[in-house]
Amino acid sequence: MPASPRKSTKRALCLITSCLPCTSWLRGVLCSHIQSLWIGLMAITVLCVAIQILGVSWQSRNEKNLSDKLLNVRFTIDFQNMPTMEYQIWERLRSLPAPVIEEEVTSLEEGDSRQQFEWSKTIAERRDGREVPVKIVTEHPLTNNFSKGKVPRKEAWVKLLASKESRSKVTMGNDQQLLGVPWSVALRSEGTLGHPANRVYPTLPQKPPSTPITYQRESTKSHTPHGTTSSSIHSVHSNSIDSLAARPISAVKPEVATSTCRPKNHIVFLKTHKTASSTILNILYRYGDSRNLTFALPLNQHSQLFYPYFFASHFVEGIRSHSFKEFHIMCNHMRFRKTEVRAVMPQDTFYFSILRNPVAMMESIFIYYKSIPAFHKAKSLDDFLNNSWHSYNTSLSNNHYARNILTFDFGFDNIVGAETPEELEIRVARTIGAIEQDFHLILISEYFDESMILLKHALCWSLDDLVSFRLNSRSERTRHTLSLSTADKIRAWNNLDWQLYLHFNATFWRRVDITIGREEMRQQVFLLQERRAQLAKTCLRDGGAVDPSQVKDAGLQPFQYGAAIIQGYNLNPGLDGPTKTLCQKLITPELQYTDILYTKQFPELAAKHKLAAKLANSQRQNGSAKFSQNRLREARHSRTARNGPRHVQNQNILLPTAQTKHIAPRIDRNLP
Ligand SMILES: Nc1ncnc2c1ncn2[C@@H]1O[C@H](COP(=O)(O)OS(=O)(=O)O)[C@@H](OP(=O)(O)O)[C@H]1O
Repeated sequence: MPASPRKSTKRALCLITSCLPCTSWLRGVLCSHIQSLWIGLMAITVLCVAIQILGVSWQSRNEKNLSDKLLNVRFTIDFQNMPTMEYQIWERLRSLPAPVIEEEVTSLEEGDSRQQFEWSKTIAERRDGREVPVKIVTEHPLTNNFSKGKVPRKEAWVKLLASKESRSKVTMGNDQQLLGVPWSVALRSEGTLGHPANRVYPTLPQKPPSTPITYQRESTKSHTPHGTTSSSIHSVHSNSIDSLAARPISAVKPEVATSTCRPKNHIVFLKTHKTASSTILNILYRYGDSRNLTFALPLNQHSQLFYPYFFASHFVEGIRSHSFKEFHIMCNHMRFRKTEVRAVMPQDTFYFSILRNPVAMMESIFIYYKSIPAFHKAKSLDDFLNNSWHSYNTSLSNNHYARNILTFDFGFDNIVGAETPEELEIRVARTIGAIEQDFHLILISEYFDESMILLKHALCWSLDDLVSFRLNSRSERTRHTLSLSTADKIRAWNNLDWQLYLHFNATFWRRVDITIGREEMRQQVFLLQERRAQLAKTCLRDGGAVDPSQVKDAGLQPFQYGAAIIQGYNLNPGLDGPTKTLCQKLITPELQYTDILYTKQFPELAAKHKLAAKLANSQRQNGSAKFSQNRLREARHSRTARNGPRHVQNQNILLPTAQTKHIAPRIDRNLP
């Protein structure tokens, strides 16, 4: 039988101790107390294990308490210190799901000359806590629908695109909604554009337009006009997709992180044409004026930064003389060129601009720029779109106003030649990609008030900073009704601009959702409108804009041009000092305000220009008097005398003055 373990241990211990050269008493002690030693050892082991277990559980409880405390501390601070708005943004950002984007481009009827592409995109988005797949299907407006060889390409553009509706369709579950612009809704219900009731700029659309599609199919390597190289078309595409979600989030991060944001004072506003840009200019002027910020104003007291030439840093007054340490705001008309603008403005400058629906825009442009070669002979906009566009000559000066003016203002080529629809898609995608890279925010004229709220948040300004009266608006008498088919033709003619508009209309609403949310937007728009109504009551004698013939103060007369009647305002009598100053600034037209700021920034130069203008004026008067006398003398002998004074009058209109605006030939002669 084998010995028990305790006995064998005892034997082993006795054996070990007997081997040691130690004393017999140790041996005796160990051998006689081996049992109690064994029990003691066991007890110590159990005790150690118990202590260890206790220690571990104590530690984990402590950690839990600590993390709970930390969490509580964070949220306590958030709740206490974060203003409601920022907190809501913070909450929104925290609850944002990462968008899942699947793209799918299916070519239908490939190989056929009537190629069509179904562009579809599925975005899984969280709506009211649920994942709802949103399928966007756009019939691509640049679809090639030419019958082979039958229609000349240029003509086909208008025919094809006029017959197509470049609107996106969004499917949300079972709901189908026609997207696009508010105009399209107005067009559908009323059939015309001209009536004011159709010109509704809804305070908030029921559902925002979704992402328009500007996707690529293959890779090419090329350079954008801004000098950025796009190694593949896909990179342009992904850039624009990324920016839908990522960019606005990154834009609001600093505000969220600090819980209080710092107002931005370094600003570039690309002033596009006929987009409500004069109203925004007035906002920027008042903001900078009241804080003594410096403006990058046009050289030699011009009203524009030598538009339509590409912007160059030396177009700015004071840049060569180093009169200022830095410029804060640049906002006059220019043709954008990133590198040159960056050479003038500080690195942390905020870039933004505004777009308008090309349909409404062209109706406005046609009236305002009626004298440009493209429109000169056209009896109406319809006449131009049906007939005169055949003879549209891109090389004649000022004709750029007639087509894709937004694309032109952003610094890109506005001419559409014999490109295939695929080539045009690439162009549009590159343009969008470059704009998204260069600009932090693109506003939409049709949603002017919402735009102001987005701007307020982006710049961290107050509501009062963004209040304005509508400037540079036409009298109803010079607005024209457009038919549905005319609107379609305009979209087709301005196809590049139309694509920009679709894209940035969608990103605008996505940004609203990400940063502010619809409800908050509704509330803030309401406050803005309320404030504007209060100010109108205080400041305006007639409650609103009046025709220029009714404007009493000659200094507040808006600049008149083309066939448009541009309205102005009268101030209420008896306003006290500061109120009068504020009211006056709110209604000061662009040219006058630019002069005021120029005089403030460059008093000596302004005095010199004034003197020079006076001299030129008197010389001109003398000259024209002499000229008239000579003509009169000639008239006595000739039947052509009638043409004399008229000719002189026309010349006067075209002569360069500080008050001139929008016309290139006058600028040509003054190019620095
Ligand atoms: N607040 C607001 N909301 C909506 N629309 C507005 C606003 N302010 C100006 N406008 C309209 O913008 C048109 C003038 O645009 P611009 O000032 O950019 O013109 S310009 O290029 O500087 O000449 C001009 O459009 P039309 O009237 O159709 O010509 C203005 O009525």
